[in-house]
Amino acid sequence: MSIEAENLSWKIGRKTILDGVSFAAEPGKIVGLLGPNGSGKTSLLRLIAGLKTPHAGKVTLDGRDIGTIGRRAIAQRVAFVEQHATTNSSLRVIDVVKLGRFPHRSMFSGWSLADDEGVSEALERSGMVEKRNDRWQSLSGGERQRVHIARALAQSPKELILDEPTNHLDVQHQISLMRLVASLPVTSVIALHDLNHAAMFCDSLIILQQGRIVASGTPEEIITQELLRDVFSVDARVETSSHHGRPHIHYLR
Ligand SMILES: Nc1ncnc2c1ncn2[C@@H]1O[C@H](COP(=O)(O)OP(=O)(O)OP(=O)(O)O)[C@@H](O)[C@H]1O
Repeated sequence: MSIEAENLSWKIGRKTILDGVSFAAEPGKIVGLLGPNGSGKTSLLRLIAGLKTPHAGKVTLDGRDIGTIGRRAIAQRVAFVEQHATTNSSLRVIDVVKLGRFPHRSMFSGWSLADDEGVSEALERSGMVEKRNDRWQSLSGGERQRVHIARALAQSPKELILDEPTNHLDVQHQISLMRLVASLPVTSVIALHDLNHAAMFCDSLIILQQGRIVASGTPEEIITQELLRDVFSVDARVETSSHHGRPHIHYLR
């Protein structure tokens, strides 16, 4: 398995945020992490990115405990786009994306052709080529989000972890981001609020509620009227889309 979480528990003070969470992300697949506000999605992503240490259980990358892997070695393979990521506001777009190459460079190596290619490809894929020389502070929320995605792509990750990456994006860019992630030869774990997008693009889904996994499986197995009512407190009907063959949710008024 690319990323595996085994019986993770995590607390803040005396409050249990995650409780006995286990899942496995297969190489090259997209795992969607769903759940209501405050259910623990961001906390779980931070644990699997190695930014926090669980109080119980462990995270492994290709079978190796992430706690035994150095920060630089983690950064060479895991890219994490956080929900409220920010950066130095005077940087230009291209400089932010170049930061993604940092884990791959040593003190002695100069900027290489491979670094340039990585940055150009990341700008291209995220649709930010034309804004490459713009200042960070002049960008819209959605453009900033895309620059962070570009920076993550420039990192050439094996695992891509995204916390609500479509949040600030218009619908065109939401779909193109999900298509982009689906086209990458990487393992992705993505927290999402749009359940239809999750059903359309993810290979498997994990549903968190109050820090526990309450359902996991393929979108077809997971997205049911009962789950939408019990976990998300919405009345909805689920059909198989005749367009893409995945479950499609009709929310009721
Ligand atoms: N620094 C903190 N101190 C106390 N409680 C916290 C802290 N950070 C997070 N929590 C709590 O942990 C729980 C899980 O939060 P988390 O951000 O992981 O949820 P989430 O599913 O990502 O939510 P959202 O969908 O709103 O982004 C919430 O109840 C939150 O209040």
